[in-house]
Amino acid sequence: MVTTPPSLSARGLCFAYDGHDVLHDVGLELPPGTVTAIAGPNGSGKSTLIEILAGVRTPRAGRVDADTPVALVLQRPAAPESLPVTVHDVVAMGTWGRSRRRDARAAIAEAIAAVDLAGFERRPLAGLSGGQRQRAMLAQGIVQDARVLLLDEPAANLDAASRERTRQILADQAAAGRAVACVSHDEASIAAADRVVRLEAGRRVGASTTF
Ligand SMILES: Nc1ncnc2c1ncn2[C@@H]1O[C@H](COP(=O)(O)OP(=O)(O)OP(=O)(O)O)[C@@H](O)[C@H]1O
Repeated sequence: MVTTPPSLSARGLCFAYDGHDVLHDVGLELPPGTVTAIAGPNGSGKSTLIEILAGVRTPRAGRVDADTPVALVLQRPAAPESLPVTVHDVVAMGTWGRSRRRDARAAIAEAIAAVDLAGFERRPLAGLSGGQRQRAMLAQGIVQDARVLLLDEPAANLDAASRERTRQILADQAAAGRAVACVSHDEASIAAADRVVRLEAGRRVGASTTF
């Protein structure tokens, strides 16, 4: 049997804020074509773990290996609220650095369509619903040339239909061959995932604590 190598693997991750340990020897693998839910109680270290996997934070010990660039879906655009940043603007940011503008244009349109925001391109983010805003940020991740997609799902403010739509979009991204990992707070999202990484007090718990 041929086993596909993971798109990203992490081993022995430890992290501390101000000398206070919050992650202890955490390992995981994100295989291509799968959605992994990162689950656990408040404060168990889910966001910190995602940020380490994305390269935003450096672990005190351990390592992350990825065979591809990694896209981190932010919850808000990194721009002042006072600027009228549009759906097109935030998605286009995900193509910065690409040399071929025509490819970038097509990719932007495709990513916007993938999150059901075709027709909303010129809308400022401030004029969208919470669910639409989250999907615009998701499109910024989708448009990136990255085979790993990481998300820190907002805890509360989305209704069940919006969360369900996000789950479908993530499943579509996995079906297209990406490795997706999403911090998930609700049982429906956790149940729908292909794999679950569960944290408690900064440690992996459950059947397998490595993969
Ligand atoms: N910037 C920070 N400075 C100091 N401590 C922090 C910081 N961010 C998080 N922590 C602490 O690290 C621990 C893990 O936090 P983290 O946000 O990773 O957990 P989480 O599982 O994502 O929580 P939640 O579900 O509430 O979002 C918590 O004890 C938290 O208080």
